[in-house]
Amino acid sequence: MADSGPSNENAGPTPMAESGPSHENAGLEKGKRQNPENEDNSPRKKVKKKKSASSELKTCEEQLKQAKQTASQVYNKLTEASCQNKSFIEKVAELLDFNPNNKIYIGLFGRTGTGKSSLINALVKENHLLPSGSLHACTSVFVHVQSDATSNKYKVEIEFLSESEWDSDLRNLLDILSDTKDPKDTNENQGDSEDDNMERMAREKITAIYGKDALNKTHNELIGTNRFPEIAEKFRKPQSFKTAKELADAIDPYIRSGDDEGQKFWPVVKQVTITLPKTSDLPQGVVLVDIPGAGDANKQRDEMWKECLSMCSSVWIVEETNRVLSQKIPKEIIHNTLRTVGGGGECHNITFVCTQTDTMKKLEMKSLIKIHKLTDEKLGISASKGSPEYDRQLKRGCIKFQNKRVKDSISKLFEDKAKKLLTGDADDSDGLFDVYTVSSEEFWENAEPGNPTLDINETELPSLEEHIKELYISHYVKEVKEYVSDVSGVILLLLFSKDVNPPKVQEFLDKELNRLKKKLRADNGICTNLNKSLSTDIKTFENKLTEGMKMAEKDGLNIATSKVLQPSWKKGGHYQTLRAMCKHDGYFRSGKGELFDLNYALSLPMYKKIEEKDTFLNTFSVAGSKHLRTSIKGEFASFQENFITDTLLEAFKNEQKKYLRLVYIRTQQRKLLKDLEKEMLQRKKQIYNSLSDSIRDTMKPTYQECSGIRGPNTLRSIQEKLKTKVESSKQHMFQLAKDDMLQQLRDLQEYLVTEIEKKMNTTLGVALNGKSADLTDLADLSEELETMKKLCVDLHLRVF
Ligand SMILES: Nc1nc2c(ncn2[C@@H]2O[C@H](COP(=O)(O)OP(=O)(O)OP(=O)(O)O)[C@@H](O)[C@H]2O)c(=O)[nH]1
Repeated sequence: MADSGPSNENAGPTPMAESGPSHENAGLEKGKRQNPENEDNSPRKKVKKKKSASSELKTCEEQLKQAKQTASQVYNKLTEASCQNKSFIEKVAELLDFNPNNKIYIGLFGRTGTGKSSLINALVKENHLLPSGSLHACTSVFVHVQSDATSNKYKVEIEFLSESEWDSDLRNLLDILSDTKDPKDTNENQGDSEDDNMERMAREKITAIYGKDALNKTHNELIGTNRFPEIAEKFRKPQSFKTAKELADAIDPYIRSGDDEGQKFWPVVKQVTITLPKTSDLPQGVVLVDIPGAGDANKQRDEMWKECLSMCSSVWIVEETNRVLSQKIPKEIIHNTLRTVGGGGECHNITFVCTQTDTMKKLEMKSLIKIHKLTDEKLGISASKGSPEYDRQLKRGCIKFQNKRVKDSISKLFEDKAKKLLTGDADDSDGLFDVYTVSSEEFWENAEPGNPTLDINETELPSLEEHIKELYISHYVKEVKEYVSDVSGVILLLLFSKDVNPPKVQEFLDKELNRLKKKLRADNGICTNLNKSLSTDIKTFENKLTEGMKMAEKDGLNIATSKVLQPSWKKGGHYQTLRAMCKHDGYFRSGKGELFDLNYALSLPMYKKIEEKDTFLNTFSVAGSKHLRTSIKGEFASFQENFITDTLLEAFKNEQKKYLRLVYIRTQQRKLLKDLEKEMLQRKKQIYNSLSDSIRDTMKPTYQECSGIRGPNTLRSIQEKLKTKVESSKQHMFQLAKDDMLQQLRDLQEYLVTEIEKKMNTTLGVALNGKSADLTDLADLSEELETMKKLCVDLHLRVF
């Protein structure tokens, strides 16, 4: 690695695993992983677990190796048998290529300049990888940073906007600029700072691609220069570099805006993906996503912002420490981010990262000491007054004291809300919310000779690295569990397909088949009950939506006016912003990162109603324990518990022919429920968004009309048109939104019940029909079965 960061060896006496947030923030370091299957989350256990994070990964890698080896042994035995059965061979062959390679995305959200790029550089220990720094420059495209354990090179791939996307973006930019030149503009149309921002951005984007002279050219003239295809062609293929610095220099114009000299291409870039070589500490599979802090009036990037939030397993909200304490954090932005995450579905963790902890001024220290009556002893100072060492220890003590306050303050403001969004239960959510107070600057100071103010652990970068590892391990373990369960299933299938059953066993199987089929569909059967329970949920949704709909008819427009159309905090007009919002179908992210979402604002009373008493969250909760019974996942768990019960298995433990078949049913049931859970999470996003999407569809023609309004009184004309449309459509618009959501819920209900019935009937048929396959001379597989049994027990998989 060209520019490796400080190692943990200078870390002093505290080992890394125990480092970072000390007892002060122990509450925030609670068990990081949620695993409803048999995990002890007691504090003592957590400390133990934390110490062995890396060794846990090693154990799990070893378990995967054993499972793969077992699959390979089975494959060999199967291909050596003289009577070969193609479908079995294919099933086993599929298992041989398995690699836990689903990516996990960690999204870094935050205003521009909070230190996201610097944080990523410190985390991957490459000081020059992502550009950070200059006053007017900022990261302007989505940057993905990942690693490849098989490569020695630094690689980069750039995804450009399509020609038509750039074409429509360019038209928008020229529209924005022509407004500023329009002599008919009245005072009312004088933009506020947000509108000024948009004009600046439009100018910047056009000159970046076409040069300074371009500002006076028409759309046709600009498109005629063919600049866009030429730029995209340059980076059409992925490129490799020997060092991070070389890569950083090559991609700088593609990711960073700014008014410094030189050609820039970022306006036509959608996403840059950087792949680090195997020397990187970033676990393969983890993708850190640097998300532009500012909106730039580009529809695709607005869409990507939303998509990215819902794709991330962990969302990091990045904010400067000073702003957190001075209450300058834009709560609206954070609430909007959390809302998008909550409806999103994939996110299992929200992490608040407070940056630049080192930037404490002397005056700040003085007032901190005075207000909180801090003594040298309290600040941990041992050096004698007046010495440089005293000053260092004083600053260090103050930073540590401040970090604790920041953590308390963030937890108070957001912890409960964040946890509720993810689980629907703030008391049952270990590992869902974390706060870190970091200093990237001091992290690099530790790499230099000298005496940094904070030691490496106090920069909290090592803890954050550990946090990434924990997220990764939790994800990895889940994939290995699925694999182990699949291998077990195939071995069981081979074993019981080998023999012809004696009549008595067959009699038992026939009975079991009937009994279990009934258990699925009888009056009190599992599918019937799931159907009933979902119908009750949908009825609750219907009642809530009806109430919400009435409230939206009454108040929706007022809310939308105060939040979007005419916010009281907007001093001047904001016609550019509103027009951009209309061009983006009612949704727009401003240059300051604020969201203008008219569709959501109009449907807010309906959202409030379905969120009342956490109705939506509880229904779709995937958390463990307490809420299991009230969620769809709870229904799944009860199905798993009550279908092939532990007692039944225990009773047939010594009757292999029966036992193996019953266990097989369990493995297939588990697989099915995992698949259904994934599908449910996907649909959760669509269902949650269905209200505002439906409003968007009704409003669309008016948005299109408004996006063309120009000249005097633009602001008022747009506002009036939108208000008139809402007034005239409200009778049916909210009803439609309600119907859309209910329809999607009913579709989900039908899908789940039908899939369970269909797939379980197939499984029961395979397991209990008693037919033997052509596998008579297949070698003994009892050793393989024992290995899988042990692995299932070690991984807390309740299969055998
Ligand atoms: N003192 C100090 N400065 C920092 C630290 N982290 C970042 N900075 C500075 O803060 C400024 C912004 O940092 P970036 O990493 O570019 O911030 P960003 O969030 O990526 O900003 P955008 O690229 O605009 O999205 C730069 O001048 C950094 O040098 C830190 O830990 N301490």
